[in-house]
Amino acid sequence: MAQPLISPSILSADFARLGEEVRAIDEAGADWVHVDVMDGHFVPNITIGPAVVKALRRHTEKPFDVHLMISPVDLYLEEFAEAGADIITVHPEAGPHVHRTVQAIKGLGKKAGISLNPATPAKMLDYLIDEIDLVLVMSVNPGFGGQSFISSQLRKIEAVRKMIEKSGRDIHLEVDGGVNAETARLCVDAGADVLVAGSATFKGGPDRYAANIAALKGR
Ligand SMILES: O=C(CO)[C@@H](O)[C@H](O)COP(=O)(O)O
Ligand SMILES: [Fe+2]
Repeated sequence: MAQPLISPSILSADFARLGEEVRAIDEAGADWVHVDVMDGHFVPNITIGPAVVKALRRHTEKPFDVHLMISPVDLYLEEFAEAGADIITVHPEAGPHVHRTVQAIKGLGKKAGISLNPATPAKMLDYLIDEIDLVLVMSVNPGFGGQSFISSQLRKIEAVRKMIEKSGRDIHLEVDGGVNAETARLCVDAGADVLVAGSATFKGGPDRYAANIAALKGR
């Protein structure tokens, strides 16, 4: 299979040693660093904010792939951009004017992503595809790491891949939730080029990170 980029979700890292964990996944071959930001309102979990993103920035030069699961979201875009986010991904359900949110991210000089919940149709992208840099297909309901992959999302990955090809634009297709070596292959076959993996990257501790990332890449 084509080799996907791997974006480990630091939600599964040891939060007491986050800087070291980010350096470890960088050295183990991670392509991006996936940062899950949750507010206890848009999703039923609370994680980290821009101060932590800023503190982690000096630990790696790999792109920070920041997944915002917060509502309202527009108020916080600038802070995440200044903290060192490279890609900022939002959920259309997080605000009334998602097109404006995408414009705001682009205006901050960052790449803009749209995340589709399991029940959100690919059609949601119709009037956004010409503006965005990334589509994130959620293969679990957002809020927690360690959930099982929802296989109906493979059809959505295929549909989004077709939309991207039709657009003629350079857009990443990322999958997030329940990705392991087995589901990774299904996602790539369906058209994904970036895989988020929390549990599957961090399982077994630092000595395993390189092998875990290699397995996700299909090596
Ligand atoms: O955005 C989310 C969950 O809302 C994810 O990024 C998870 O953190 C992925 O964790 P695993 O399913 O890979 O353990
Ligand atoms: Fe995520």
